[in-house]
Amino acid sequence: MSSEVNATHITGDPDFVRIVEVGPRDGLQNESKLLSVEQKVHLIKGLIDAGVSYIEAGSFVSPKWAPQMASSAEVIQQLPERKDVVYAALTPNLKGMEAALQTQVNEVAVFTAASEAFNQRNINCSIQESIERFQPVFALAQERNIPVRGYVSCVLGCPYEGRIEISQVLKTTKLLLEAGCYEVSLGDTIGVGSTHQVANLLKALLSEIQSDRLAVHFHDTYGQALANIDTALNLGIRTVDASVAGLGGCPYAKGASGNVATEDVVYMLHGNGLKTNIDLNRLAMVGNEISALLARNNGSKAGLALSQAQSSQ
Ligand SMILES: CC(C)(COP(=O)([O-])OP(=O)([O-])OC[C@H]1O[C@@H](n2cnc3c(N)ncnc32)[C@H](O)[C@@H]1OP(=O)([O-])[O-])[C@@H](O)C(=O)NCCC(=O)NCCSC(=O)C[C@@](C)(O)CC(=O)[O-]
Repeated sequence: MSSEVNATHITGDPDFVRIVEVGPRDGLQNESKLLSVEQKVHLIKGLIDAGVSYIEAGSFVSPKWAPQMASSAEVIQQLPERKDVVYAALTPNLKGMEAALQTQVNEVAVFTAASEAFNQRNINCSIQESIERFQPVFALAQERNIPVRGYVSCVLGCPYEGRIEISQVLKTTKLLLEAGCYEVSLGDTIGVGSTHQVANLLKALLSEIQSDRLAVHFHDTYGQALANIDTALNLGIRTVDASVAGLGGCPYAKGASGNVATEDVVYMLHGNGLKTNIDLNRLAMVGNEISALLARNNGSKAGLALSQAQSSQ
């Protein structure tokens, strides 16, 4: 199986950071208020207008397991056709992949965990079984020339097993890359990691895996996400997952709060001289709007500060 790196995210510019916007998927999947197809499409169009070019737009999982994602096919079909934007979706098995291929998704993602207990609760199978389930997904993806991204959850701790060995993260990440993922996103699903742990994990992984094949996916449960991202950037990682307004959490990880807010990440990156092609003011407006729609607090400090600054002008 081919494991070529997806050329779409290689810019060759070490100052460019690729943002994978997971708000419409990871963000919304945990919201109890169901949004309509139109509302989701509006959210995604707003993100595109703000310059976001990689959007995880939905998830082809069982609607019993993630009801908010049940409308993913309709949502993705109603998105504007854009050659400059990647629409991605989660596909946990062949059924999900077949459904995704009926839409205009141009990337898919498979997901497993470094924790057996979490994997059982999240996708109802062991880590090894999950890799086997992904085989037909990889086969179809290769046939259709669709890049496959991979996720490993619980890389810095598990809500059921506690501490997770680095060797387990390395093993699972390598399994995904060898199976056909062009990149693996390392998920601190419950946001428990801190900078030294992130550095230790990444140094171990980077001794065997190239930095352009890894991404980071931090939840901000303990307020560590930005510091952890900075640590990852300093070690050469250039793909960061984030969610507008800090939406999110995982329904199968009790207590997991939202993902790190995209606005906060972009503020930090631009402040540090790194580039994203994202218009922060426009992104902050999207964050405010979706927070109001969901009647939740905006989880982005940068988003709140920008809107306060604008309203006091
Ligand atoms: C994987 C399964 C389906 C296995 O679930 P299962 O029960 O083992 O599967 P099954 O094959 O026995 O099928 C059971 C039922 O689901 C249906 N089914 C089966 N597959 C599909 C599909 N693709 N799409 C739609 N329906 C499907 C299937 O047709 C059947 O329907 P029934 O006969 O009962 O009516 C289930 O466990 C599931 O959907 N889990 C998804 C849970 C989820 O969405 N979790 C959140 C995403 S992961 C995450 O957030 C973490 C991440 C990625 O962000 C990174 C991080 O933060 O760490």
